[in-house]
Amino acid sequence: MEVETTQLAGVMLIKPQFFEDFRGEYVETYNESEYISKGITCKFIQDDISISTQNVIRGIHGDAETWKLISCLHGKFYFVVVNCDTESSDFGKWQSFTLSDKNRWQILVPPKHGNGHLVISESTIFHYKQTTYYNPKGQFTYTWNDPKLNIWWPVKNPIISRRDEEGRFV
Ligand SMILES: Cc1cn([C@H]2C[C@H](O)[C@@H](COP(=O)(O)OP(=O)(O)O[C@H]3O[C@H](C)C(=O)[C@H](O)[C@H]3O)O2)c(=O)[nH]c1=O
Repeated sequence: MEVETTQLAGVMLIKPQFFEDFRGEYVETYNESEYISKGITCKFIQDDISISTQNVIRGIHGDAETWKLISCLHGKFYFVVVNCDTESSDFGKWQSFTLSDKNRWQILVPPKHGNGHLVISESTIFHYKQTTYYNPKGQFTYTWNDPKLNIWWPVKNPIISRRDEEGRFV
């Protein structure tokens, strides 16, 4: 597997090795010792999936403590990470990635960063590992089309939750 830095400090792009043969495909999605050897030393304690249909955006969500390791188990989504650390000179800086069940890319998202994804395929299974247990009160929500963040999305009228509709602007 390859681990690459990104334009955002602490955010890593992981490209797992996958194997194809006449039966299909095989990929290790997480292997603690290998990830530690590549500098990803977070202790993951909860795994989650969300399943969404085309044109759904979930996010932008985050909190002050959690590291997340994001994967696409099925389909394809446009994934955005935003620095939401109000004390950072990079506050508001964002980067997008396209994750799919073809490229098998993963993104490591540090605390104080928000993440959101738009479903490109007919449906997608979004998977992540996280280093804390679910604490809804600790989470922040920024609106996907916040004019100050000025994130580019390949959609004009996404399907979003009430929580995301009511998310705050910067
Ligand atoms: C996050 C979470 C949610 N839930 C329950 C609570 C709600 O009844 C339901 C949907 O939750 P929510 O609307 O917050 O789900 P998403 O909009 O997909 O947001 C979540 O998934 C995105 C990708 C994030 O990265 C966020 O951190 C996380 O908030 O699942 C749980 O039971 N456990 C959990 O860990």
